[in-house]
Amino acid sequence: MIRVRNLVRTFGDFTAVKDITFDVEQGEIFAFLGPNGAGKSTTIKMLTTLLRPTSGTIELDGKDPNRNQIAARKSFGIVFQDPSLDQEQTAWENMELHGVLYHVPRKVRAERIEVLLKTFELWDRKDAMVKTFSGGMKRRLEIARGFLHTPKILFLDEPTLGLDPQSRNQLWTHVKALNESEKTTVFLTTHYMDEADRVAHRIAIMDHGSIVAQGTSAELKEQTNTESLEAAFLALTGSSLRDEGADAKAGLRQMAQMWRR
Ligand SMILES: Nc1ncnc2c1ncn2[C@@H]1O[C@H](COP(=O)(O)OP(=O)(O)OP(=O)(O)O)[C@@H](O)[C@H]1O
Repeated sequence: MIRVRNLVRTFGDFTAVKDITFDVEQGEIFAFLGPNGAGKSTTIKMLTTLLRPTSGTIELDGKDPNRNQIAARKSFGIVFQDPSLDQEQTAWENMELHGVLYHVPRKVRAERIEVLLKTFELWDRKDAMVKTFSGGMKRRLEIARGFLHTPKILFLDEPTLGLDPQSRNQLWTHVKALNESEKTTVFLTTHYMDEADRVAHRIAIMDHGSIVAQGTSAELKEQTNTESLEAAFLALTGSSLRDEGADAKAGLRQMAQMWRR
């Protein structure tokens, strides 16, 4: 479903993504892990037509996102780190607008909005303004919206950042249920190892622009002779604190990680 070969992206004389190659099969949940500045967001941006690769090839459901942007965009949905909901609209209105933008036929649209809002436990708040929602509810609504046009692939860039453990857990339960019922391929990034361990069928670990290992959680543990995915991750990427990309976002992540302990 996703086929990436020798993908490279440079910014000036800095190479953010260094010749990466991987495949994601249809219906798979694939997690992309890596320390701050590893190149995950740059990769996701190239996969989703937002950034042109310097070299290498990408296929999404057989389409090249660079040559055939419109066709490629139809095959995926995306939920980014930065919230993109209209706060002054209701949950239903946010869903409806997305459905219109993606040409989901009116009848299917209403049915699908209902199913998704129910699945993500937002149905009883469908007519409430988004600005009255908690952080967890907003994230659930964004992900429900990402599924609305029945994408073949859903990209989730750190969807659970800053959420409490209950909300994170609940969100993944819903994503997993939809992955199973609709066979949607899910490509996610996260800094929470426990999530990747629980949710992903396969994992790629990126560091300094390269994929340093990929496989199932069990394979990564075996390869590094460790007992947990977190230990495998540290063995593969080193445990020193990174200051690459050390900005407000990175600071927030570190706080989230500390709070998780
Ligand atoms: N537009 C840009 N111009 C110059 N350098 C950039 C640009 N975008 C990203 N980079 C650099 O490329 C590297 C990879 O960044 P990227 O955002 O892909 O990392 P990441 O793995 O997503 O990190 P994080 O976990 O912090 O989001 C970083 O060193 C970053 O500073």
